[in-house]
Parts: sequence; C-alpha cells; structure tokens
Amino acid sequence: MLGRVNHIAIAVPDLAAATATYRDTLGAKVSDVQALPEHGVTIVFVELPNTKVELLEPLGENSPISAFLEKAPSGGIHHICYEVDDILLARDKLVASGARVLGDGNPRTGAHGKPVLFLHPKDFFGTLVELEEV
Ligand SMILES: CC[C@H](C(=O)O)C(=O)SCCNC(=O)CCNC(=O)[C@H](O)C(C)(C)COP(=O)(O)OP(=O)(O)OC[C@H]1O[C@@H](n2cnc3c(N)ncnc32)[C@H](O)[C@@H]1OP(=O)(O)O
Ligand SMILES: [Co+2]
Repeated sequence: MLGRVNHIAIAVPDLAAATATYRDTLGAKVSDVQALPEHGVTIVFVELPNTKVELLEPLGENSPISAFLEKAPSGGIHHICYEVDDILLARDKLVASGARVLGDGNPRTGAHGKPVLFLHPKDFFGTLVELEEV
C-alpha cells in the first residue's frame, strides 16, 4: 500500500526561526511560507534530495498542533507522510483492519493540492501518519 516518504513534519513554535535554521545553518533549500487556515497551520517545506521536511506552526485558535506544542514547547517530530496510489482504497483497507481515520474520514486537500488523510497515532506505534495520494 505504501509508497515513498513524501515528508516528515516537525511542529515548531517559531516558523521564521526554524526556517532560518534550516536555510542558514543547515544550508537547505526552503520553500515560501504557505498559510493553510483550513488546516490550522502555516508551513514551510525544506526540500531535500530524497524527501521533504514540513515545518509546521499553529495558525488560528483551533490548530490541531497546539496541544502537541504545549506538551513539547521547543517543537518535535509531529507526523510522517507516506504516498499512496489510491487513497480511498487505502482508507477502506485500513478501516477494515481497525485503524482510525481522523476527522470525518474523507480525504481533504493537503499542502500539495492532493488528497490527504490522517491516521490516529495510537494505532501506529505513537506516530501520527498522513497519507497523500500521488
Ligand atoms: C494537511 C496539510 C499539511 C500537509 O502536509 O498537507 C499538514 O500536514 S497539516 C498537519 C496538521 N494536521 C493534523 O495534524 C491533522 C490530524 N491531527 C489531529 O486530528 C490531531 O492533532 C490528533 C487527533 C492527532 C491529536 O489531537 P489532540 O492534539 O487534540 O490530542 P489528543 O488528546 O486527542 O491526543 C490523543 C493522544 O495522541 C497523542 N498525540 C497527539 N498528537 C500526536 C502526534 N502528532 N504524534 C504522536 N502522538 C500524538 C497525544 O499525546 C495523546 O496521547 P496520550 O497518551 O493520551 O497523552
Ligand atoms: Co503533512
């Protein structure tokens, strides 16, 4: 079912500072800032030769990453995103096996304009999983 790792996401308290660290200290190529109010986050992608790192900062009062940052105020790895060919097929197999799809269970449009879903971290060894159809 799983394809490539599309990105690894890190929740950060200060997106500008994290972007500067990746760009200036680590010498990485970084994207423009993208506000995603429908997802409650502002993001920057760090573009690496083999994958991407998604830097996430809370946006708005009901951000899904606020509680995470309260527990880890200096930031931390928040989720891993795997590519799938058919997100509805993947979802239906996962639901049949007992995994919990977050939200209303329907894919939403993610940062790359592609359908995404999130799977409960308690069902995947303490790691929040994002699936992105490619
Ligand atoms: C889609 C746009 C963009 C893209 O790439 O295209 C993004 O990636 S946006 C990313 C932000 N969006 C999301 O994260 C959406 C899915 N997330 C959620 O629905 C919530 O964040 C959820 C349900 C994972 C956690 O909700 P909440 O913070 O309210 O915490 P809970 O008390 O419900 O947590 C239950 C339990 O899970 C542990 N937890 C929470 N978040 C994580 C995490 N990221 N990784 C590992 N574990 C996590 C939390 O500590 C609780 O554990 P407990 O033992 O009960 O304390
Ligand atoms: Co993501």
